[in-house]
Amino acid sequence: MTAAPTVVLVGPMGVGKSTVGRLLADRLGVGYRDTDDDIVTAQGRTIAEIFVDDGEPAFRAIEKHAVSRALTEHDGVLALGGGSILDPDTRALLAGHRVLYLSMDVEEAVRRTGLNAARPLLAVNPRKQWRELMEARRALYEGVATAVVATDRRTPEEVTQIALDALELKEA
Ligand SMILES: Nc1ncnc2c1ncn2[C@@H]1O[C@H](COP(=O)(O)OP(=O)(O)OP(=O)(O)O)[C@@H](O)[C@H]1O
Ligand SMILES: O=C(O)C1=C[C@@H](O)[C@@H](O)[C@H](O)C1
Ligand SMILES: [Mg+2]
Repeated sequence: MTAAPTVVLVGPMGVGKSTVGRLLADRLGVGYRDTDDDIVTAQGRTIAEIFVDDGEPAFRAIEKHAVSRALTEHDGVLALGGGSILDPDTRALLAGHRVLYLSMDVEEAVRRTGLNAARPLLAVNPRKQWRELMEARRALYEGVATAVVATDRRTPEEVTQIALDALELKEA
C-alpha cells in the first residue's frame, strides 16, 4: 500500500525543517521523517562523508531515490534534503503534494548555519555561497510550494503556527 505525507517540507539548510517539522508533527499527531536521516541510516555514513568520498552527483542520485521512496512510504510530516528540489523528476513527483517552503534571507541563513563543516556546501565564504545558492534555488523552491512561510526573526513555535494556518491543517 502506498502512503502520502500530510505535508512535505522544503527549504535551504538550517531554515528549520527538522525543528519546525517535529513541532508540526506533534501538533498534527503524526510521525516525522527526514530524507537526510534516511540516507545516513541506509549508507552508514554522514552526508559530508558521502560528498567527500563519492562527490555531489553520487549524493544527488542517492537522494533522488530516498525522496521518491519516502514520498510513497510516509504518511506524516516529511522533510526533504535542502538540495533535493534540484532534480526535475523530484520536482515532478512533488506535484499533487502539500508542500511547505520555509524561507529565510541570506543574513538569517548565515546567522543560523555559520561556518559549519558538517554542511559541505558552505565550507568556504558562507555569505557568498548562500547568495549564489539561493539565487539558483529560490524559484525551484517556490515552484514546488503550495505554501511559503518566512522564518526570519520568528521562533520555531511561531513558524509552526503560521504554517498550520497557511496549510489549513487541523490539529490532532
Ligand atoms: N525559527 C527559528 N529561529 C531561530 N533559530 C532556528 C529557527 N528554526 C530553527 N532554528 C535553529 O537553526 C538551526 C537549524 O535548524 P534545523 O536543523 O531545524 O534546520 P534544517 O532545515 O532541518 O537544517 P538541515 O539542512 O541541517 O536539515 C538549529 O540550530 C535550530 O535550533
Ligand atoms: O542544500 C543542500 O544541497 C543540502 C542540504 C542538506 O539537507 C543535505 O542534504 C546536504 O548537506 C545538501
Ligand atoms: Mg534537518
